Amino acid sequence: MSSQEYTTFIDIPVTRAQVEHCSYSFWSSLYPKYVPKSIVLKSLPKKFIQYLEQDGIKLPQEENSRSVYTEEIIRNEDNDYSDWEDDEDTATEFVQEVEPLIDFPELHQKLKDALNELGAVAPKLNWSAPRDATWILPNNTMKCNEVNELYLLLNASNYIMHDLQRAFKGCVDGDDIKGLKFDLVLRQWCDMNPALEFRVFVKNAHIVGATQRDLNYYDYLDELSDTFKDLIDEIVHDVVLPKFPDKSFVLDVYIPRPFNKIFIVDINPFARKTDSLLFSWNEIAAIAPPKNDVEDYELRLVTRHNTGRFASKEHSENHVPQDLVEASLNPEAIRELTQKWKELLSQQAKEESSDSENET
Ligand SMILES: Nc1ncnc2c1ncn2[C@@H]1O[C@H](COP(=O)(O)OP(=O)(O)OP(=O)(O)O)[C@@H](O)[C@H]1O
Ligand SMILES: [Mg+2]
Repeated sequence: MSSQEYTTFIDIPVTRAQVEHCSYSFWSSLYPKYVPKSIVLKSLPKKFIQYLEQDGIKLPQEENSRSVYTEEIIRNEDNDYSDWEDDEDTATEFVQEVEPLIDFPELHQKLKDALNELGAVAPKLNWSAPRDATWILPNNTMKCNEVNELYLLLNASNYIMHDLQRAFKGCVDGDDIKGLKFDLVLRQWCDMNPALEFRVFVKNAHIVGATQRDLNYYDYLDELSDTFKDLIDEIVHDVVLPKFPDKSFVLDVYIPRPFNKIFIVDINPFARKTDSLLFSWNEIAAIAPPKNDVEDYELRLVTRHNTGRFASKEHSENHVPQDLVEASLNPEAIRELTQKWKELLSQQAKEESSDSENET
């Protein structure tokens, strides 16, 4: 193989300070007019962090507030698993569970007050939103209408665990998180059209590329490209760069109809751990600065021809086959599924043995 067939891996160093500048409470305070109304609960208590980290959670049973998540279940044939509970082989390990009403009652009340003030919210910690855990809520989005939904969503998310345990992973000046304070951000819910969200790569104070954030094909985006680029140029050069402490970052924006305003959704580190979506990081790192300061860059969109590449659903690692979900709710279906599984295995074994006979 000739050396030309290799692509050099370009190092993109990132510092702790750069990551810290991308925490919501830091950057949003610089651009309050460009973000949705939000409440940031700072320096979360240790017990709350433990509550988010524990396997499974106990939702608070409050006397005077009703929630579908804590209503008493009336036993009937369909939900009576009493014979499962009696299973002698089940080892029950005693773990001291954290409980909101006992361990962090003040924060619990603050969360309820915030939800009363804002209505439904989209939550996130310092850096990450629980986008991978929407399966746990009935609406299959991050929309939290009540405090129990917040608890369930945050506890089920691996992205939230990343913030709690590996926030500075990959930083050139160390990845120690000792003493790090965590914030919970509650952003007032807005129904956003995912087609109109873009990710913009800014390198050394120049836009070097922008991409659709949702990787589906939308036929109306291409002809609006220049309108989007004008708004992106304006926000990067007139709003973000004059105040942001770093010259390289990845900006997420939202441009709702009628396309005369642009909002900031997030600012992310200019680092490989930020998803480069329709670009590759090597490509972004290799883009040369503009000549004579005349900036031109590509706003990359999904075209009809490349949709297949992105056809797999985001976070699909969290999804399980429908058959399995149904089976877990119904013993008869479990029997059927096991039977089918056995049939498949024996068929596969037969095929393999006839293949090996043919080979010999
Ligand atoms: N106020 C809001 N109301 C409803 N949805 C929102 C709101 N803010 C953000 N979202 C949705 O949540 C998504 C994720 O939010 P955000 O970009 O803050 O998460 P993130 O964890 O930083 O993502 P990434 O890991 O890609 O950087 C956005 O793409 C947007 O679709
Ligand atoms: Mg982000």
